[in-house]
Amino acid sequence: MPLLRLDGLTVRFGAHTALDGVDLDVAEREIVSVLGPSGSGKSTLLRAVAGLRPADAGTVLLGGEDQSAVPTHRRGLGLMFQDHQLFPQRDVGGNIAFGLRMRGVPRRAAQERVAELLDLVGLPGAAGRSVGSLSGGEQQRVALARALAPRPRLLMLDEPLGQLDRGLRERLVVELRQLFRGLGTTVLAVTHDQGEAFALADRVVVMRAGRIAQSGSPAEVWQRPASEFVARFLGFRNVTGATVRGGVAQTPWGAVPVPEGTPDGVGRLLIRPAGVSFTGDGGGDGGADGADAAAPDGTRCTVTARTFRGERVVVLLDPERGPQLEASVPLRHAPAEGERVRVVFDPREVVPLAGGEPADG
Ligand SMILES: Nc1ncnc2c1ncn2[C@@H]1O[C@H](COP(=O)(O)OP(=O)(O)OP(=O)(O)O)[C@@H](O)[C@H]1O
Repeated sequence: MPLLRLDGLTVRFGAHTALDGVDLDVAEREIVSVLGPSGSGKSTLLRAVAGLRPADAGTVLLGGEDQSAVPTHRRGLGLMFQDHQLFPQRDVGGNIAFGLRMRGVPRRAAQERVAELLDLVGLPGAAGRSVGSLSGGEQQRVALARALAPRPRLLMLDEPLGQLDRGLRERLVVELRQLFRGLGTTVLAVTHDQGEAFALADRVVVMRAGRIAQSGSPAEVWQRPASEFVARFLGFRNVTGATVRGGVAQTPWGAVPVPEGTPDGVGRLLIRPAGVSFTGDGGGDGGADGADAAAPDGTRCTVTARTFRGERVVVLLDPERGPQLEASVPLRHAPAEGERVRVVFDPREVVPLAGGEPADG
């Protein structure tokens, strides 16, 4: 039995349906990140699970029990929401102990739990400090300790690292994952930041207009976006219409080999940037050397921009036919701006997309 089950969960605001029949299971100890564009219903999902927003239809089950008549504070949840700030007039220990004291935990036991949690979040001995003396990152840790203190069966995070700078977020997200894994905490987290969602989660849920567009492991979703919407939401640009026949797709960029088993027909195709690679000199007449012979349809392009992403470079290309292309290549293989190149496509990085969606860009 899943710890959390949403069954047809629907929430409306007047005529607007913010959550539209969402079905979702979260297993015990699973870490699930919910991603999606602004307004897709992520926060509404958390609020409905927490009981802060009643459902108009459908059910929230926790441990198999319908929660519709259970108030928020009886659901056994840990909430770390942006609008649940720390109490500035209480010290760190007072903040973390708050929920424990509310539940009638004796002072002594609460103090011990506070000390344990401060160790856990990397702030040993900070119980007596005032909240105002903490950095943003330290405050987030205290908020996390407060949410974890009553040993919630489900921890819900809304933009947990939202206010922090990128470097700190990247470090903290790794720590968070290790912490949750170690504790065996079940987590449902909402974040705007893709990197954060993918680094944190066992499973990523992408939302679109109140519905789940795709749910899968980070690797699955990243490597095999299910639809054009998900592909574009993840930032992929090489999406095109294509006609597949016999393992080759005709596209505006020329012939593109597709993965084995791709059915013939007309559809949409994603070429992941790692599947666009360079072959020889785009200015020459081509076809002479071995690489060219293996890829007679290499598309000629001009390099228009390069963006450094650590050890890789994202290269923007202006092909002689078709829309702009994006390639991701190791730093040492990156051509210079203005250089003429020819590109070939790796079928392993080509993803047929579910049809039925308009091309929006
Ligand atoms: N209290 C409310 N009253 C009316 N409409 C609301 C209310 N709360 C949310 N909505 C609407 O419901 C939809 C979903 O909102 P929600 O806050 O869940 O989206 P989100 O995915 O969390 O967005 P963001 O990433 O911007 O926080 C939006 O269109 C929003 O305008």
